[in-house]
Amino acid sequence: MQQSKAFVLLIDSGNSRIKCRVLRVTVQGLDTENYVDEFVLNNDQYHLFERELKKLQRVFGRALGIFAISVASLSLRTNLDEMCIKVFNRSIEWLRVEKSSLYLNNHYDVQQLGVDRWYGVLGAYQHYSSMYQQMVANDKTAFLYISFGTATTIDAVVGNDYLGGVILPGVRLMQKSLYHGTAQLPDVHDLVISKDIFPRNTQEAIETGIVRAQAGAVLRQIQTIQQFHCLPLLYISGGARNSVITEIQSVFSNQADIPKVIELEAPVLDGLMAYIASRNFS
Ligand SMILES: Nc1ncnc2c1ncn2[C@@H]1O[C@H](COP(=O)(O)OP(=O)(O)OP(=O)(O)O)[C@@H](O)[C@H]1O
Ligand SMILES: CC(C)(CO)[C@@H](O)C(=O)NCCC(=O)O
Repeated sequence: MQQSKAFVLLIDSGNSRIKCRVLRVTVQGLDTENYVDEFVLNNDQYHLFERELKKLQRVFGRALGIFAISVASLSLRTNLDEMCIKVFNRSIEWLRVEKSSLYLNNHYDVQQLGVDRWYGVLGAYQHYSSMYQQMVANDKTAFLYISFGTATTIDAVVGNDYLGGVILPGVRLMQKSLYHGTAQLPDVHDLVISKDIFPRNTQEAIETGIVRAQAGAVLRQIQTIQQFHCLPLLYISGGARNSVITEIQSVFSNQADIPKVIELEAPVLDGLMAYIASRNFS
């Protein structure tokens, strides 16, 4: 008898975009080794979600579970839920921040922490744990999970403890706030670091200023972790990461100890995937 096709859908409903990942469910259970599809929609295109769901139904069969996190509006959440019920007759299970998960202890205020930060940290922690299993695991290992998204967040993990972190405006928010809050500054869209240490035109002054503000916040957190623990690994995600990574690395270029940078495309979905897999889904 042919096995009916089934899948699990993971959703990261962010400040600006909805990111989705599809995992196949086989007779062996949830296949987290090879996810079979990923797609992204801007929040203002959420109505296209229903079409995507119908496509998934045609290709992958039944939805056995739909798991999501959201930091977006309640109305967007309701809309996504209604579409899932309409297409699959199944509502979304909205996941929350927990006090501890997958051996990671959360020291932030659980009521306040953004659920995208928690699952992003968990995603980075999965990569970090699998790396340290092959090396010597000890409490003197640390990483920063840095997300250059709509907002920039820099979160610190030492050993198995998520200590907390900082929030600052993302690159685009910084560009827009200068444009809207002044009479003379233009709306800058690029992010190129000036070759001059002291830029001499407006465009470069803004772009370089923003890159250095973002990189400076990361450097400050690196310095603090290094002071109390060790040089952290850097797990970095988000659309604006490239220029900032270059700036961070340039600061360390003359030093013996350089933090290792690992880029993650979708750490929140990685965190969701690890969490769902740990629940022994079948
Ligand atoms: N190609 C690019 N070059 C430079 N900056 C970029 C690029 N693409 C996006 N950005 C910047 O990255 C930020 C958005 O990143 P990203 O698209 O990863 O966030 P997001 O997924 O929409 O965030 P959230 O999860 O908060 O919804 C904005 O500040 C934007 O200006
Ligand atoms: C910081 C953002 C906006 C990043 O997406 C989100 O995680 C959020 O709304 N957080 C709530 C506040 C907090 O994390 O303390």
